[in-house]
Amino acid sequence: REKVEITKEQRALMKAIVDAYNRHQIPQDVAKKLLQEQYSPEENFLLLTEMATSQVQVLVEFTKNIPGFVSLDREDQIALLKGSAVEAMFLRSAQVFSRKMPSGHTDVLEERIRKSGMPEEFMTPMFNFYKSIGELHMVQEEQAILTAITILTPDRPYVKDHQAVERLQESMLVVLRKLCVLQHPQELQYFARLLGRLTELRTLSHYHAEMLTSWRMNDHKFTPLLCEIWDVQ
Ligand SMILES: CC(C)NC(=O)n1c(-c2ccccc2)cc2c1CN(S(=O)(=O)c1cccs1)CC2
Repeated sequence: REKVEITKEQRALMKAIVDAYNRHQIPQDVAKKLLQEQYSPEENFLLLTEMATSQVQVLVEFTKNIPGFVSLDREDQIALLKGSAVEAMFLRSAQVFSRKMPSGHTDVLEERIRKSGMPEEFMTPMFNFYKSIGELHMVQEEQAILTAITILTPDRPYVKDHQAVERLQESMLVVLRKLCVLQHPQELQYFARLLGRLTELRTLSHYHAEMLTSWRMNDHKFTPLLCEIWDVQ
């Protein structure tokens, strides 16, 4: 098989992204709240709203530290953030959900999410996605770079300079592919499986758009930041 070597520049790119990813974590206290005493569906919903809002703030900070991002056209930066926010939220959720937690915590977490007023038909695809991400046992470098690749998707609505975004995404795809070969030498198609999850993410974000309309029906309130990034209300 080919001898895979990560160049100095690629290592620097990877380090910048992983450092940014680790620096911007969701406050643990918020995640812990979901595991504490019994909650009502309304309170579960509020907690998810709080977690999702905090994750959007974290996402913006992480994105600003992706090498090359702030040199993109200002409006394209906004278009990329808005276009990837839901996918990044689902990816982050899957990573949080599949994190090693004390026994029983994952079940409590699942219980709380299931009892948060979300329409039943979206639960299955969402939890299937969490489990399919968990089965990959991604190392944090892979998680960070996969999140950056999701954000730097050239074909989001309203992106003008496709080429510039494609160039940035391309350099991350090359690093991710090498990382996968080095981290999972036994699994030939590991890189392909990772990218396959990005396709699943797009499907989930369509579900999410529908979820939003049904939530609004039963008068669920979101924060101004979520409304802005999701283009609702
Ligand atoms: C880690 C954060 C980003 N995850 C999160 O907020 N979750 C989680 C989740 C998954 C695993 C562990 C911990 C939490 C499940 C769901 C959400 C948010 N969404 S939402 O943004 O549509 C929403 C917001 C308000 C009402 S509904 C609904 C589904």
